[in-house]
Amino acid sequence: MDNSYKIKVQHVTKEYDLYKSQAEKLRSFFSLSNSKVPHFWSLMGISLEVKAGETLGLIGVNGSGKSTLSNIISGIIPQTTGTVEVRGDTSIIAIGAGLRGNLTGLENIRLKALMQGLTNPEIDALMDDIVSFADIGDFLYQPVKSYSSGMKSRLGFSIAVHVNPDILIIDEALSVGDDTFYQKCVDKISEFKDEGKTIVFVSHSLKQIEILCDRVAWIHYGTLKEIGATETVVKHYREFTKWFKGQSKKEKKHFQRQMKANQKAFDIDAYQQQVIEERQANDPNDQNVAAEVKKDFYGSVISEKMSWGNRFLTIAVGIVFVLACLINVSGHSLGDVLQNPGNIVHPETVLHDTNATSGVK
Ligand SMILES: Nc1ncnc2c1ncn2[C@@H]1O[C@H](COP(=O)(O)OP(=O)(O)OP(=O)(O)O)[C@@H](O)[C@H]1O
Repeated sequence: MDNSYKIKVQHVTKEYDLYKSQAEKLRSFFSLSNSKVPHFWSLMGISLEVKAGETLGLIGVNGSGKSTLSNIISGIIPQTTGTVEVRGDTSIIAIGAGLRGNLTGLENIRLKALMQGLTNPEIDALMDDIVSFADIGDFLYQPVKSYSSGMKSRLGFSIAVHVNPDILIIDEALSVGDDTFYQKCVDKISEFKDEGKTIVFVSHSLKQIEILCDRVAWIHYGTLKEIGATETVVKHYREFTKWFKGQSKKEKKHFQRQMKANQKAFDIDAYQQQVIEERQANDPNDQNVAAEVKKDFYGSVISEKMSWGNRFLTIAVGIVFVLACLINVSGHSLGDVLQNPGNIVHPETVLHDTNATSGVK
């Protein structure tokens, strides 16, 4: 087994249905076709590896798919196709993930640490360090929903680095703090690096990327544009942003519209076919390529969309439930309703024997 990587992402895509409203989502559930709902492919086939002990930076313009990818790696959201392999006895902590708004900072520390597998005595031993690193004062006793984004980031970062994960996913956590906190975080990340931990670091700050990352992946409107040495990829990305800034307002808009249009028009079947052809070209003797690629695409994915069978079953159960309620309310027996379905909307009339109730003979 190849032990050189800690994270391996293969053919990962992410599709979103762009419903205009909840009502449209509901309508599409009951309709036989959802082809009218526009789709958007946030990721269009990403394959990359993060080696054990390396810090991989993710860069790219706004909306390019960095957070989508880091959330998929963290297991926060599922991919639409592809495999995500996280190697070994590994725990991942994503800074922004898992803070519950209704719980206080203190409660969140305990919850996140418990979820990370720590025992209560272990958490008690760490509590002072986590609290002192986060440095958010009395806000610790307030619900997290009252925190500023900087405070959330401080708390999330502090918990993440103290529960000792093998892999740390840091998504834009350093962009919201002040300089002192930023330096504390950089020192902590450097400590992690020295301990040989694996880090995925998402940032718009090329300076931070240059300081912290061994390699960089440039995500560009849902595709992996380039991956390699930090210096090289950052240089190319700087050239791109310089070129983009040099465009007129109209040209910029046109470029962005074109990129988004590509993401809407992405054809997953064509992409799958392309992967099959590439593999066949590499290994012409392999007769099972199509089945292998299908397994790689869909084998480890739980579909977020309901199959027609399940949809039919859900609707049928719903109808049976409503009928059962109506029969119950109508007072008729099931046999009566089956013989005369109209009874269901005509409640049974109960005739009272007035003589019996009044006791008159
Ligand atoms: N739940 C969702 N429904 C529909 N589209 C979504 C959803 N989440 C993300 N997207 C879209 O996916 C694309 C990628 O978003 P993502 O947040 O991953 O980008 P990013 O590179 O992290 O951006 P930024 O640098 O601004 O944080 C964007 O176009 C975004 O609008």
